[in-house]
Amino acid sequence: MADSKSFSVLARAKSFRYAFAGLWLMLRTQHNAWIHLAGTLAVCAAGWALHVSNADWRWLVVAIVMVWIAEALNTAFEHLCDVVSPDFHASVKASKDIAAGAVLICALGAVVIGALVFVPYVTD
Ligand SMILES: Nc1ncnc2c1ncn2[C@@H]1O[C@H](COP(=O)(O)OP(=O)(O)OP(=O)(O)O)[C@@H](O)[C@H]1O
Repeated sequence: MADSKSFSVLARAKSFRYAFAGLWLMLRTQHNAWIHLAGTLAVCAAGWALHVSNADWRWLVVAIVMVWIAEALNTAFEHLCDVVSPDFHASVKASKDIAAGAVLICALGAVVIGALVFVPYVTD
């Protein structure tokens, strides 16, 4: 809740704990997150094995992070939708499907970035 409480290191530490708890919940419950984790580890291993340059690592980090952000927001959105409308609702379906589409866009973009980065290292 937004208010004008004074700054507290303890409160900030709690915020981090809540954020990590959210990520841990996503990792435990979302099968898509397992795929993202496998992809993340594979990309990092390939980047390390192929001695990818710092400039190219930047692109790989952007690709990895954008997919995780999309998945996290999609998961949060799904939870919210399930509270707002546990029963079938056409708008909930549209909302969930569009949010899932956002993850797909990021994942496809990440694949393109990965190809643009890795192909020259494999072919040259
Ligand atoms: N309350 C609801 N009302 C309408 N449609 C819903 C509702 N809940 C889910 N759906 C729709 O049902 C379909 C399947 O949803 P579900 O969340 O089970 O699949 P999913 O996207 O594969 O989920 P997950 O990523 O958790 O495996 C999707 O099209 C989703 O939009």
